[in-house]
Amino acid sequence: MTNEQMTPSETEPTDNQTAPTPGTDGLADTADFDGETMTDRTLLEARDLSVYYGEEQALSDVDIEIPEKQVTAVIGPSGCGKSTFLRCINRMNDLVDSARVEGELRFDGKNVYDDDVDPVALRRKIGMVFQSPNPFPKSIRDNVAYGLKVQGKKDNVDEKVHTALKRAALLDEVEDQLDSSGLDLSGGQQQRLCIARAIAPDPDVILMDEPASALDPVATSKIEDLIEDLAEEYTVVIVTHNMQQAARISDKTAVFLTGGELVEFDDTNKIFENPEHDRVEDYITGKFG
Ligand SMILES: Nc1ncnc2c1ncn2[C@@H]1O[C@H](COP(=O)(O)OP(=O)(O)OP(=O)(O)O)[C@@H](O)[C@H]1O
Repeated sequence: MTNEQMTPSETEPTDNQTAPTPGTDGLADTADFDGETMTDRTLLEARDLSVYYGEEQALSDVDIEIPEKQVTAVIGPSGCGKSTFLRCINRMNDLVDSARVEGELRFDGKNVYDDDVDPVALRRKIGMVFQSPNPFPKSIRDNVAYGLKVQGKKDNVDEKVHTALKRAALLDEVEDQLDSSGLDLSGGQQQRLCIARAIAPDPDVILMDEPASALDPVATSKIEDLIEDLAEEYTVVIVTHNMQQAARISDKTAVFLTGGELVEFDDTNKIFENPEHDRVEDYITGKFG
């Protein structure tokens, strides 16, 4: 994650009843929508989203509506644009000089590419967990407290660290060693520490880019259980190469194929049992990819 500092921009509230109420960072305050039940309310929406790296097109006119508080898996062969799509959601592609985005990516109805959206504030609402566990060379406590510190949140830090570790199913294993280095943990524990770090600032969305691909089967299984639990509170979008994993843990599945085209998006059961497109069936049954 970037260490860029916040640069809040000014936004006038809109009088449109259906539009989100922007805060000073141009983003909605989604607290209004908090609730524990699974809904089909769209939280993330792409409209004609295309991404280019220089001359090369990595995503092609993607339209998708991702529901809140569910797990959406993004699958497809290597190079089809899965990570590019994920990185569009919290504007991580801004950090790639050659990347150019066209179309819209709406978070709670607001296009995150609007001029008044502060990408640093956006990334606090839309956290990210990467393929390889990447804890900072700091204590377990400081790793989890990192996002809070960057935000200048100094109240109840210990309580928030405990809560995040608990939500990440790591507290029981590290409660007595919060001052030891995050790097001393096992790979699976490090990844759960990174999830705790992403959760601590209380985001609405957690993006995961192959979060278990570097882990052994036992650690993978713990991460999968955790992801399903997280969807009770957060909207989770996960890129995975592992189709069994997508089938096990996701509610919805998006299948991207070569050329950055989103070919099919539906309930996970439908995608794996009765896909609409032959190309999706061929991919799922291992005929290519
Ligand atoms: N920083 C970059 N600069 C230039 N081209 C890039 C960059 N990142 C990705 N690409 C290109 O964009 C296309 C999509 O890449 P992306 O990493 O999004 O695919 P992917 O489906 O996630 O692949 P994989 O499954 O192998 O991780 C590929 O052709 C890739 O080479």
